[in-house]
Amino acid sequence: MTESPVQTVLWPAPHASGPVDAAVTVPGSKSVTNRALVLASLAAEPGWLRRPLRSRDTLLMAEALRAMGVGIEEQVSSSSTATGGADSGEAWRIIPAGLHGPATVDVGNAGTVMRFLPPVAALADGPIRFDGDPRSYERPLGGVIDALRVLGARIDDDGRGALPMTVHGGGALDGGAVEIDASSSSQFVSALLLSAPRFNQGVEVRHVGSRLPSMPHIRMTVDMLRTVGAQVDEPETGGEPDVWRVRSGALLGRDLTVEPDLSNAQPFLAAALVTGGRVTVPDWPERTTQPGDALRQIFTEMGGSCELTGAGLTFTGSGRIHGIDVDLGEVGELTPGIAAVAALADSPSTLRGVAHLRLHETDRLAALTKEINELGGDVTETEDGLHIRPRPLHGGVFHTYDDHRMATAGSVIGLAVEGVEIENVATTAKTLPDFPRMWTDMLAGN
Ligand SMILES: O=C(O)C1=C[C@@H](OP(=O)(O)O)[C@@H](O)[C@H](O)C1
Ligand SMILES: C=C(OP(=O)(O)O)C(=O)O
Repeated sequence: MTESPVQTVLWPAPHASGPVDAAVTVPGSKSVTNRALVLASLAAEPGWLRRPLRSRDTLLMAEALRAMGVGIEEQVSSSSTATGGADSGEAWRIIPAGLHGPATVDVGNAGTVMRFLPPVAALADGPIRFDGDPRSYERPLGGVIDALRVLGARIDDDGRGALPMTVHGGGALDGGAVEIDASSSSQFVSALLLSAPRFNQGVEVRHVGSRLPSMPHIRMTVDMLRTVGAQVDEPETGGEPDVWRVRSGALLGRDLTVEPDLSNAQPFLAAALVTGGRVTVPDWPERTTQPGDALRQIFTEMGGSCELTGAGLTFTGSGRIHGIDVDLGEVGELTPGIAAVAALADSPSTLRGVAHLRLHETDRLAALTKEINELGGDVTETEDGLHIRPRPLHGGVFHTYDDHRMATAGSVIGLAVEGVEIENVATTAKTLPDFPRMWTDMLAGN
């Protein structure tokens, strides 16, 4: 187990003295970067990944793939000055190779690493040991472990269906049909689909649980598989409900540019909403599978307006913030940021469909309830979400529980409430290492 460093540092969340007015270039998507790394590593030829996110989750993914033998090289591309933006211009060249053990994978607290890599490890020859942060031992993984065993893999775990574990890769995997209950994480389905073109018989995954969260992330998996040449049948284009099939076949090496992380754009759009200001996020894609795109509708309903132009997405607050009643099951990772805005609204909110957030980076429903209430709020947990009744809030410490989205949510509240201090803002490094500088630059209008 890798112990997290003890962090008691408090970051005074900047209070906004007026409406924000800024353009904020948001680094690449975590979910796209980590899928692209896996697919490029399994391809039959080298590929490029431009504007990849460099954060704890993606560096852990790259390091793990390197440990299994994949070449991932830093390159400065010829487009470095053309595209502009702090993170632009640099690229990773990914050179697939035979996957080998023994190797050790540190998953940190990255759901994408702990779920997407065990199927890759099953294709390696030799043992691959998986370990991570203390929280990674508690996050659901049993669906992936059981499914891989059905598909032919040998895995040693301690019987809890969780980390730590060792995948004894046999150099190939049979694949075939498997049933899985992915109600605790869509990443179970994505994990099996991503590696399936390399299974001898491909895969047929049938979800048999009550509900399936985060469908846009499964669409992202299907979309990206098709981009690298995989043949996929899925429910949304006429396939059987809850069944995905991926055929065995070689994957192409592609040259892919990663979209900005729209979920990480959330706190900046929220800043426009909360201060009655305006924020533009350049390179907002016209078409995307990222769940963060739903913010255009959700934050508009909460009182702002938005416009997508060649300059990006411009979101403008009206000075009023309204409560919302919304099912966030498809876009669960947006919940902390929406809860923060809802706590500052002029009417109550109900956030539904997100019971599975109790097993995210932390128990997000408990953490949001406790932290907003300790600032004077009135939040109650429901069976599958939160009721938020806005109250006048006061300053205090906002604890973050090693959860990047708790840190950004607390910062949104800090814009409107003086004296909020964020515990361990460095936890934003999971997906957005530069958050504190980006936040102060936004407030300075840069
Ligand atoms: O596949 C992905 O990239 C993700 C899927 C979602 O996971 P869950 O389905 O576990 O919520 C999301 O919350 C996570 O941040 C990223
Ligand atoms: C749930 C999240 O991450 P993970 O990929 O670790 O599941 C998240 O980023 O909100």
